[in-house]
Amino acid sequence: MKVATAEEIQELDRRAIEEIGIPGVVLMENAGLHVVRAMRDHFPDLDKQRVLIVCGKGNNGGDGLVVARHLFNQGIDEVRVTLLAEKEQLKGDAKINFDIVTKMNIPIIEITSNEQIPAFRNLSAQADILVDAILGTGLKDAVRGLYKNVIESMNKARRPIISVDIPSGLSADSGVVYGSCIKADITVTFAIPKRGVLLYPAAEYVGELEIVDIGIPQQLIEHSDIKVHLVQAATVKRTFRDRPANTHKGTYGHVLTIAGSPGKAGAALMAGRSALRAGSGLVTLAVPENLRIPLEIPTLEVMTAALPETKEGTISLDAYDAIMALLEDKRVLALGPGLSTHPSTVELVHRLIQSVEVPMVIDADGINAVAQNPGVLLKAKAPVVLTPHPGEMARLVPNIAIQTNRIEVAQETARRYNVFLALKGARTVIASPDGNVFINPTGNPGMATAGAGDVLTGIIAGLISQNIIPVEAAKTGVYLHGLAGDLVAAEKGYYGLIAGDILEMIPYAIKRIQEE
Ligand SMILES: NC(=O)C1=CN([C@@H]2O[C@H](COP(=O)(O)OP(=O)(O)OC[C@H]3O[C@@H](n4cnc5c(N)ncnc54)[C@H](O)[C@@H]3O)[C@@H](O)[C@H]2O)[C@@H](O)CC1
Ligand SMILES: [K+]
Repeated sequence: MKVATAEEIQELDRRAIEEIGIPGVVLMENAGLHVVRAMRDHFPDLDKQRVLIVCGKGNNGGDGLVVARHLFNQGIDEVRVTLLAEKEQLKGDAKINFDIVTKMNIPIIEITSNEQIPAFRNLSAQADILVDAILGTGLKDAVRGLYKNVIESMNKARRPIISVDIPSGLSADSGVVYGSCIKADITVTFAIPKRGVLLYPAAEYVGELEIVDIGIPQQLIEHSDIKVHLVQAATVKRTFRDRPANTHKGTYGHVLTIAGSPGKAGAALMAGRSALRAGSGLVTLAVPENLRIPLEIPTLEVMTAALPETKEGTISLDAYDAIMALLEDKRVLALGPGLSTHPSTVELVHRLIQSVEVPMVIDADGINAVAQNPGVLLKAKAPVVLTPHPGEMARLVPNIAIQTNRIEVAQETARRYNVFLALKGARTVIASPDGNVFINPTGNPGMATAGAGDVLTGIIAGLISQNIIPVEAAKTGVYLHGLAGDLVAAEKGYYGLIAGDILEMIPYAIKRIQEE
């Protein structure tokens, strides 16, 4: 599913109206009706509730007037409608709906000055449900003055708030919240989600998100040049087809994982095991010589190989030939967990990137090595998937604010270095060199725990070993990893969740996806 900016959704609305000929009032009617339907779903005793609908002067307010009209029509007479403007300021479809509402003798209370705020607070206090139809995708700036006071009064009223399209005050374009913003319990967003309702910290204001079809033709959406998408269960499911009976471990590929240094054997182990849990047929874990024997016992199903090491016990540049030989029958290389940034190890990473001919998943110290000379990525012979967390991303592209520009930064970096990239964090974004970006909906704050990244590296490598193309492996891997974390959290909560739990939950998460 595509994810829009304000400008992109406005363009879709415009084309639906002008090119396809669907009148704007029809779209507005559908929008309002869906909000009413969502209210009925969430509040079974809606008929007995007192509803306050707060309308702004744009089309978002117009949607609110449609809601008012239908609630009245359905016999709910405890409905109050406020308009944060003088009626003369309304135009277009909002004006049409204002006129209809007026002719239906539904009273509208104009709130146009701060002196009316106490009266507005009373109205909020007397209501059971608040409908926020103040501002939608037309928001231009941080809200101030009357709008700010109204928004804050609504938040303080401690009543359930249902936001029309987006919580008022939230920018459709990014996860940044500039000023006051409605803290919604439910948001009914139209046609496709806007970036702001998915990205944090703004997403915190959205509550439960419903995406509803208001009649914008699918072909317009599909053929638009919107490059940002939401990863959905249905697409992920296609990765996990039923396995034919007549297959063997070789069918599902062999992963080579190069990882570990003294003190970081666990990272290597988890990256190796999670590739198997994601369905890879075989995994060989290549570690510095000193870790080989200690890892032999806990690795169980994972095979190990010892590599020449530096004086400090990290994998040394001398390991290059051995690694190239090990790669002969492998489908993918996972490189980086717990490697260290020893200069010799860093040099090895650079050399491998330039010579390996199977796809590479590079994480953690692998990324830190790349960050010392990102241009090396342009010399890669095979596809590269990078999985940085924001700190690693900042090393890769210094002097850019990462967290406030997650989509743009991931998109630009993937293009510039011709790599696939999963920028981790709440709502991981996956970017492909062709400019497409995917936002992942799964995962939870319990996953901010040591080793969770190593598990993701293993999952993505495990998927690539099954001949899944890198972009799909990155999308599916991130989704699966987050879902496994969500399943653990459902049982154990966020606090004590550890990476090993995520790893062991992978099979159940795959099963859940298949059964979806
Ligand atoms: N035909 C369409 O374009 C459709 C639009 N729809 C609704 O219309 C919304 C977009 O409508 P509009 O483009 O009219 O925009 P909005 O209704 O979001 O608001 C625009 C109005 O608010 C004012 N404004 C902007 N920023 C402000 C701020 N910080 N403080 C105070 N006032 C501010 C603007 O000057 C303008 O008058 C969507 O979110 C959706 O709810 C739906 O009805 C579906 C069809
Ligand atoms: K709104």
